[in-house]
This record gives sequence, structure tokens and C-alpha cells, in this order.
Amino acid sequence: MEDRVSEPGLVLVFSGKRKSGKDYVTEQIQKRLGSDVCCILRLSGPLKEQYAQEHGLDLDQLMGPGPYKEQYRADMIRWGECRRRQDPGFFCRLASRGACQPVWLVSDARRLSDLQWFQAEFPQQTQSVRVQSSEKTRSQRGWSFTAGVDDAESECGLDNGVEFDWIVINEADAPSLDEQLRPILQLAEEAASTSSVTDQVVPPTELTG
Ligand SMILES: Nc1ncnc2c1ncn2[C@@H]1O[C@H](COP(=O)(O)OP(=O)(O)O)[C@@H](O)[C@H]1O
Ligand SMILES: C[C@@](O)(CCOP(=O)(O)OP(=O)(O)O)CC(=O)O
Repeated sequence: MEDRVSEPGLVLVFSGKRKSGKDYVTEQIQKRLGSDVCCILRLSGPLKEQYAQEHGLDLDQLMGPGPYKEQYRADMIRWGECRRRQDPGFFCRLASRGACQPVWLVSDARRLSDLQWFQAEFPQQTQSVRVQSSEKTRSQRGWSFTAGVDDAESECGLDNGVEFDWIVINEADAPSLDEQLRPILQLAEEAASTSSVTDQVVPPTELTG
């Protein structure tokens, strides 16, 4: 792709219901790996940017966790779906433009087409991760069922038909996140070390002898 700086060594594509903890879990992984090794790509980023621009909205608030984005969520979903129908990779391509770290965490895949885009672009590197929390826990984090959102493709598009490579149970009574994330972090560290070897720049003198 024209804007890509380098190929990632590992692409972890996260999905999960609203308030399951996708942002929290991806931020924990990034904290452990460091932002020089690992970036978080949000497909909703370019979507919100364009939507805010076209509708004259406050992008910072739309990006934030507060109630502002909820006012626009149903319409943003419709607007985004229209764009995706024309070009299923549209937001994936924009979100990954310029990413140069060896490990990518895509924090918010919502539809099969999102996952399929990364699988097609990076077949060797892409793995899927599902973050799961009970409705009770999600409610404690501020979730409540909204018709047109929680029963739409945006929330349910990856509920069936995907065999996830990893499932993270983000609940107080589940094994600790440290324990659950250990094998994923190990994979990421391996990918990062391999990719730093292959990406090393060989000085021209060594090439010519
Ligand atoms: N394991 C956890 N420990 C503490 N707080 C959590 C945990 N998981 C999620 N949260 C909090 O719950 C809220 C919703 O999580 P978030 O990651 O934003 O969900 P999502 O991105 O799936 O909608 C946030 O305020 C987040 O900090
Ligand atoms: C229109 C959206 O991209 C809005 C996503 O906003 P966030 O990514 O902020 O959502 P949550 O983490 O679930 O609260 C959804 C879509 O269908 O693309």
C-alpha cells in the first residue's frame, strides 16, 4: 500500500461488545510492550474524523468515552455502513496508514469485512482476539441496551462464524489479565524481535563488501 512505512510482524484484531473492555485491554498490552513496539489502530478514528467534519461536530468529544458520542452513534453507524458498502476496506486502510511499529492492535473490529481485510492484507501476521464480559459487568461500566445499536451489525457482526485465535475474559472473577495476556504478549515480543532483525538497515558498505 502506498502510505505504509513497513509491514507489521503481528496484527491482533480485537472485537467485543460495547464496554467489554477492548480499549482497556489494548491499552494494557501497549503499556507492557511500549509504544515504540506497538500501536493501537482504531477503525472508528477515521470514521469519526470524517463524520465530524461532514456534520460540523466536536471531534474530541466524539473520540472521548462520554455521552456525546452516544447521541450520534446510531447515525454514525448508518453513515459508516454506507461507506463500507462502497469500499469494505475504507476505514481499515485509513486507520493503518502510516503505522510503523512491528505490532499492531486493531482495537475495534465490528464486522467480518474488517477482520477479512486484515487477514487478506497480512495473512501470516493476523490473529483475532475476542474480549468478553458479561452484561452485568458491562452495565457496571455504563452500558445499557440500545435498540438499533446493540442489536445491529455494528455490535453483532462478529458474534457468529469466527473462530477467534484468542479469547480474553475481562471479568473480576476470571483469571487475571496478566495471566490471560501472557501468551499474547509473548507472541508480540517474538514478532517484534523478528521484525527488528529483518528491518535492520544494512549499511551500503556491508552490502558492497
Ligand atoms: N479490567 C478492567 N479493570 C478496570 N476497569 C476496566 C477494565 N476493563 C474495562 N474497564 C473500564 O470499563 C470502561 C469500558 O471499557 P472500554 O475499554 O472503554 O470498553 P470498550 O472499548 O469495549 O467499549 C472503561 O472506563 C474502562 O476503563
Ligand atoms: C460508528 C462507530 O464506529 C462508533 C464506534 O465508537 P467507539 O469505537 O468509540 O465505540 P465503543 O468503544 O463501542 O464505545 C461504530 C461502527 O459501527 O463503526
